[in-house]
Amino acid sequence: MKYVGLTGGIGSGKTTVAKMFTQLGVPVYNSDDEAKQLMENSTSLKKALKTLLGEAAYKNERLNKTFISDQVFNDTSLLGQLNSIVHPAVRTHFLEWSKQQKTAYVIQEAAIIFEIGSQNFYDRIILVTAPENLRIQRIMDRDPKSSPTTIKARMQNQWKDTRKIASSDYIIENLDLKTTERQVLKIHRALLENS
Ligand SMILES: CC(C)(COP(=O)(O)OP(=O)(O)OC[C@H]1O[C@@H](n2cnc3c(N)ncnc32)[C@H](O)[C@@H]1O)[C@@H](O)C(=O)NCCC(=O)NCCS
Ligand SMILES: Nc1ncnc2c1ncn2[C@@H]1O[C@H](COP(=O)(O)OP(=O)(O)OP(=O)(O)O)[C@@H](O)[C@H]1O
Repeated sequence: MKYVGLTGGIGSGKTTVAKMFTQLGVPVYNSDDEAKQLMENSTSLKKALKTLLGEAAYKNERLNKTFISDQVFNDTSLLGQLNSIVHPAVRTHFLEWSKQQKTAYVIQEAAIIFEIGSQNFYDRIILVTAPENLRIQRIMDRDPKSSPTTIKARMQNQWKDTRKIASSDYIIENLDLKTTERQVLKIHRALLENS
C-alpha cells in the first residue's frame, strides 16, 4: 500500500480535494481532525499540552482552540514544541488506521508536511495551491470569526507554495472546482497505474 501525502497552505482547498478522492473510494485520513480527537482524548497528550500551554488549553475538557491559536501561531518556538508533542501521536494513529485499509493507496491530508521534514515518509505528495489572497478570502467566507491577521499568522508558519512545488509529485491548482475534479481523476489514475 502506498502512502500519499495531501498538503497545501491554509485555505488552499485540501479538504475539498480530499472529498473528491473519497468519492473515488480512496480512504483519506484528515490530520487536523484526528489531531484534535487525540488532543482531547489521550490522557498523556492532554497532560503534556497542559504542561506546555497551561490549564487554559482546555475548557470543560474540550480544546480551547482560540486560546491555543493565539499562543502558538505568534510564537514559532512554542508552535514547534506543540508540533513535537502532537505529530508523533498522529503518525502512530495514522499507521494503525492505514493497517485497516485495503486499497492500493491511502491519503494523509496534512497542512504541514515539508515544514516538519516528514516528506520522505510518503511515496507520493500531492500539493494543492491557490493564490494567497484567494485563500484568505475563502477562509473568511468559511469562518466569520477569522480575520486576515489570524490567517496570516498561520501562513507565517507555513512554507510558500513556490518552495513546496519543487518537492511535490503532483500539483493541483485549485481555482474552479470542475478543473480541480479533472486533475484529481488524472492523479488517481496515475497512482493506480504506478501501484
Ligand atoms: C491550534 C489549533 C487547536 C487550532 O484549531 P483550528 O480548528 O482553529 O484549526 P485546524 O486544526 O482545523 O487547522 C486549520 C489550519 O490551520 C493551519 N495549522 C494548523 N496547525 C498548524 C501547524 N502546526 N503549523 C502551521 N499551520 C497549522 C493549517 O493550515 C490547518 O489546515 C490546531 O490547529 C492545533 O492544535 N494545531 C497544532 C497541532 C497540529 O499541527 N495539527 C495539525 C495536524 S497534525
Ligand atoms: N475551487 C474552489 N472554488 C470555490 N470555493 C472553494 C474551492 N476550493 C475550496 N473552496 C472553499 O474554500 C474554503 C476552504 O477550502 P478547504 O476547507 O477545502 O481548504 P483547506 O485547505 O482544507 O483549509 P484549512 O487550511 O483551513 O484546513 C471552503 O469553504 C471551500 O468550500
